[in-house]
Amino acid sequence: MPTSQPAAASVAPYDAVVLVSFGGPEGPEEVMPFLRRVTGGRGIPDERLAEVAHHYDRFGGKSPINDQCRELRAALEADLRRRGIDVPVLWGNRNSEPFLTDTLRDAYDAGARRVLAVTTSAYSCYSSCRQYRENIADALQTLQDEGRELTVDKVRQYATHPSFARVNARLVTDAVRQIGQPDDDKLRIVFVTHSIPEAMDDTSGPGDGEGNLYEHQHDEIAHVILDEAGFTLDRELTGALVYCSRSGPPTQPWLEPDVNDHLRSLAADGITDVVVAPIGFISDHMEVKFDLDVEARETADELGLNMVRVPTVGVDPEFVIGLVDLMTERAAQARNVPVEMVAWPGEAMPPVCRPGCCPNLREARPAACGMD
Ligand SMILES: CC1=C(CCC(=O)O)c2cc3nc(cc4[nH]c(cc5[nH]c(cc1n2)c(C)c5CCC(=O)O)c(CCC(=O)O)c4C)C(CCC(=O)O)=C3C
Ligand SMILES: [Fe+2]
Repeated sequence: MPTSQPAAASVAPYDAVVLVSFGGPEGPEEVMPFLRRVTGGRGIPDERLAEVAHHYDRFGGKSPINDQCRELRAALEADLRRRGIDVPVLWGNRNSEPFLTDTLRDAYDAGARRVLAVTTSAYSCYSSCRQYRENIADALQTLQDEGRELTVDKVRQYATHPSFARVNARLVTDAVRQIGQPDDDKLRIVFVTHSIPEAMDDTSGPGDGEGNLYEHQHDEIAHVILDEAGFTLDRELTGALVYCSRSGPPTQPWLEPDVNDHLRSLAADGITDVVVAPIGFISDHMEVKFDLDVEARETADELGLNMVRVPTVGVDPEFVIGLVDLMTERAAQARNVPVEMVAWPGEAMPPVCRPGCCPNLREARPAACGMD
């Protein structure tokens, strides 16, 4: 268990916490407006939009993501209360109601002036970090124009907080036990994350010119999961990182291989059993429910591969405790109280993003919670 720090059982100076997420439709009539909002001006072909709309239609036009945010919000609140921290825990989205701007307006009207944000995105790249910081900056600008002045800080990206890899390792361990294939040579672990344009991966990271931090963080987590699950089970586990949910024009290179292509090559190599672990996501939303539970499972069935899909961290208490530890850590930093930033695997991401990190390659826009 990550150590929760009773001495730091406070989120002062913050007077509210906000969970910031992607959003999703909750009924058939919300699907197209949602998709237009998501892709606004980003050159996603119409055929791709129609195809994605169909993914949602299969689930009655409702994405599970908002209910999962409601659950996570409640779980964060429960752990804060357990620690005796009586701060309001709010929730706001980028692409669907409740919109972040409205959430922060309500927070202001209820008296909040300094708010601490945590997003539903663990890794570092434009889509998973800076774009949320732009959303926060947009919301703060709108509210400032209305005469409502508030500030927002953010907990650091948490792919490298130990609770995240540890919970994922436990979930993979359980899935390997469940699949019951004792021959290490017949079994593969398939780690899956959201594909992004190669250019976005190349520029992901703290802006020191290194880049490829998105892929690197996933690689490191996949590696420690194999190591830890293998140690727990006393087995030689093998796996690879692959991608789902590619969009954008076919001419634009995105991270590969696609999960379905990977399953085909595993089957061709004589693999019979696959444990599919969506380490790129924190809840079983549409990219998991459709791309893995429908599409990848169909591929596995066609190939005669036995597949177990690992759950995402969701509201696993150890994960929730980790996020609340990150809140008290960020609050201590805001109070100038020294605090150890535990990290595994790799390094702790900075709580205040560095200039030029994970840049917006289309247009420079204001972003909150950073130096630029
Ligand atoms: C890195 C990353 C995450 C993980 C970090 C995070 O969690 O933020 C993520 C999450 C999600 N992506 C989601 C949905 C979509 N993403 C799209 C499009 C895109 N994603 C991208 C990247 C990511 N996306 C990119 C580079 C694009 C193309 C350009 C653009 O448009 O920015 C599109 C457009 C249509 C299409 O798929 O082509 C949709 C509908 C949902 C909601 C699921 C639900 O409803 O349950 C979630 C959680
Ligand atoms: Fe996406």
